Amino acid sequence: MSDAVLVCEDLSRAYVDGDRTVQVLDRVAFRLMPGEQVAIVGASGSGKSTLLNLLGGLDDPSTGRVLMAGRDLAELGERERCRLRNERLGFVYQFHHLLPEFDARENVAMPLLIAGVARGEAWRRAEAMLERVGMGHRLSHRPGQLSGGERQRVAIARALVTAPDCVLMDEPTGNLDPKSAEQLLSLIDELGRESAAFVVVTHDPDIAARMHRTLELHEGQLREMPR
Ligand SMILES: Nc1ncnc2c1ncn2[C@@H]1O[C@H](COP(=O)(O)OP(=O)(O)OP(=O)(O)O)[C@@H](O)[C@H]1O
Repeated sequence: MSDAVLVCEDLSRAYVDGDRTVQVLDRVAFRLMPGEQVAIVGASGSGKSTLLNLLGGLDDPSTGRVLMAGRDLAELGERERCRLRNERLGFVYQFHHLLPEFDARENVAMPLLIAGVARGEAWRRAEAMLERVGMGHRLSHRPGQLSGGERQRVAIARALVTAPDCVLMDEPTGNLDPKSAEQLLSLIDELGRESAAFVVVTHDPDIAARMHRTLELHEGQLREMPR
């Protein structure tokens, strides 16, 4: 099907460690449709972050391929790949990666400015998204002036502000208190109805249960978990 948001085919990733090769992913196949919400679970070290990085085009597979909006990431140059990521994808990392010298509003506006949105409009949309994640009162704070949970919410706003087709999240509720975690899950539901797809790596069974499907990584293989 050509309308999948993300497809991975026969995806493998091995790390060479001295004279040892560690096969982290072994011919993984996966298809993400618009609006679909998928949890990826698995033991620590099972390869969840590795898979997420491949899906987001941040790393290259040893073999196999990832198609984003029907385009093979490996066949794109770095510029083209960045453009596709900027337009189509939101990424929330385990360590938020906010820019320390910019305040919350500037951090969230950044992907819009990169996409060529005018500054006034970018700020307006950044403020609206920060309001939506409960951070409207911290627009001018820099990351160093925010708590861990607040930084995480700014990172989430930055990932969502471009209204991406697909949002990849690595342990998005790790730093959040229960109320903020619930707010994030409601936001995922809301954006899901606006047809964004989500891939959420999580150790939290409650979050996994809120997604449409759960896939487990085990010994390099991805398998559907029964509900
Ligand atoms: N750059 C690297 N070089 C060598 N080995 C690596 C590298 N990155 C990851 N690995 C190994 O690949 C395996 C999978 O790592 P990954 O971070 O994807 O796991 P994970 O499931 O996300 O773990 P966690 O739940 O602890 O975050 C681990 O055994 C790790 O040590």
